[in-house]
Amino acid sequence: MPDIPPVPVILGNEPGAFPRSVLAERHPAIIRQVREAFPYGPEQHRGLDELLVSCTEGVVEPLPADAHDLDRWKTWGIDGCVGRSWFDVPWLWSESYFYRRLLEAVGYFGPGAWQGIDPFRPFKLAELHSRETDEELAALDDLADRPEDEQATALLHGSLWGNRADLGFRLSDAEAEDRAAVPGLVADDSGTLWSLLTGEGALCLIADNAGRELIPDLLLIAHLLAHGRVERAVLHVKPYPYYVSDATTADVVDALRRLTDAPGRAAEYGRRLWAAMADGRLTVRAHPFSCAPLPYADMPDDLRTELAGATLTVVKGDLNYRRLVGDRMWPPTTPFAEVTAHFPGRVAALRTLKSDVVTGLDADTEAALVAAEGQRWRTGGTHALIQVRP
Ligand SMILES: O=P(O)(O)OC[C@H]1O[C@](O)(CO)[C@@H](O)[C@@H]1O
Repeated sequence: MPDIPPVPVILGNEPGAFPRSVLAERHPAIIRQVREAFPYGPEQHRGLDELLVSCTEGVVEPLPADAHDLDRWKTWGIDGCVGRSWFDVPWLWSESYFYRRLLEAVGYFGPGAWQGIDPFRPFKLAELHSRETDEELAALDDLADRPEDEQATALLHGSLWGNRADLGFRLSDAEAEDRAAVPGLVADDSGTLWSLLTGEGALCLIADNAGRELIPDLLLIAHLLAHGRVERAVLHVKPYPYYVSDATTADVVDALRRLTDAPGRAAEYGRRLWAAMADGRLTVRAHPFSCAPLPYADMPDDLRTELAGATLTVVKGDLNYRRLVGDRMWPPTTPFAEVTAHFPGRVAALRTLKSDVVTGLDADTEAALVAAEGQRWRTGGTHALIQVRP
């Protein structure tokens, strides 16, 4: 990125800033919620106690010497972080490591009876089976009679706004979804996005949250396949539970079952997706780098080659956006095309704004947002963007 002046990476130590509140308040709240959601034994409670002290008052501890992923975390910079306060290392790194340690504390990586038990599953299932999901699925019945381009736009917006309130966000800000606000797109390159989906090749969708975000992501994929806007789709999910509600393969299965069991048109979408998985038009990938504490600029060669071959990669959500453009306090008018120049191939971001990082706004839009809301528009989840680098 030769033309862009360097901007420092966001740390978690600035008093009063949003990242600090995530480390100091949201992470302890997540530990509490997980502890209450399962009948864990003394070992898991001890692990959670230790993590709580470490992540709020202590320093980043090393992984156990026999950790299955020790080498990977060495590549991901653990040696430079051990012994430092969680607040003083890059925020992206400390958040990611928090989830790695939380899973360790509850025995997710085993061996033992709690191996593979997703500590966030009760929250994900509650959302998947909520009245709101019923309502969203019922709306598909009305959509069926609309022209194809209207259906496509509605499903794109469903996928975009499905990112509005992930479970981690709601655990610490319960009213977030209902708060009166001015929902609005602060950047909209959807025309360019549609122009790139001409029917050839594969769409990669790097998923974000399960439940009420993954369902509309899947509906969008079903629509694009059924209407010949892409030949194939690859859905990238997380290899293990992450950021509370991030989608794993198990969540894809739950979402597909939710669709096929639903009344009306929703079941039809579910059956089509099921068939697309069976014949290979829809594949699910769980690459280790999806849970890396690093920006996409540092992606490994195998993933780079894979994404380079896609017609378009759609990157969903706030965290993926931070990883795409770099977790830095960019001036909001920094060109999106420049900060994503490292990405192997065409890329689109669909994201609601839930952290300070933003690029690609025009100066008038930024000025209007600041005049109306100060800096709240950056983190409130009430604004969204569709940005494309063709
Ligand atoms: O589910 P999303 O859209 O990736 O959002 C997760 C978000 O959680 C936070 O990390 C805070 O925990 C946000 O800043 C962030 O990026």
